Amino acid sequence: MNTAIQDDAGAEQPWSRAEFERRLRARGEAYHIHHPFNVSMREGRLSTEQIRGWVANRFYYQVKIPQKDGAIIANCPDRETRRKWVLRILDHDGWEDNPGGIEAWTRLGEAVGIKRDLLWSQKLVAPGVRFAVDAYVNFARSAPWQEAVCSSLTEMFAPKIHQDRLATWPQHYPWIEPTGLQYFRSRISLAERDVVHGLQVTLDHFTTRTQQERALDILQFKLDVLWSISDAIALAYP
Ligand SMILES: O=C(O)c1cc(C(=O)O)c2c(n1)C(=O)C(=O)c1cc(C(=O)O)[nH]c1-2
Repeated sequence: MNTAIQDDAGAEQPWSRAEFERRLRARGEAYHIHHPFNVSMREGRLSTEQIRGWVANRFYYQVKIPQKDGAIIANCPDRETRRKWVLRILDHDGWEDNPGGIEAWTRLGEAVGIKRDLLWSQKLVAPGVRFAVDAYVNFARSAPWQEAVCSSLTEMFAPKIHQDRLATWPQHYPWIEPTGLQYFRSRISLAERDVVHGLQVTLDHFTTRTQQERALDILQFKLDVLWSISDAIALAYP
């Protein structure tokens, strides 16, 4: 006999807000922080070529994030949400004399020895990276905006990966100019701010058990996007 608590229609009861959030956070076990390529990076086992390959390929993710966030805004009729979400575009594109995250990533590129023109040409982007990042942007274009918001929640796990890089790169990769690491420093508080808002939308919107399970599937899709990016980079830079 099925002993799970069910409502009158036979559907299982929703998880409480706290339990739903706990289940979302538990998905961190599939975050790309655990990918073998990232473990090698953290432990100082990557070559100069591999670090350069990673920076050049991850650039494609950086440049596509504002388009992804623009797609969410385009699909969102709620002004209050748009007022907050638009900050994410400014974080990456910059505004007035703030050069923004894409420029900070370009400086990271220069710090590891990739010239600006080569980075921006995207010649070094592997097909699998392009495919995975484009899948994320296409999801944001075609899904209901609350689902696209939910897919950004891998950022719950991002502050730790940025902190790891700040803590381990200077020791393992002393040839990298330390000012190039500013992107990682800047993202910690921005990711924390993003997650407060993204979680609020997700916990408010996905309220039935079926919807909550859908949210977990969406988060898994995004975890798979990030994992696939690492797979493709690892394959291109053995
Ligand atoms: O370096 C990383 O491992 C990492 C991961 C993620 C993520 O978890 O999606 C983001 C970022 N960085 C990042 O810098 C960033 O701006 C960002 C935006 C988003 C998003 O989904 O909207 N994820 C991430």
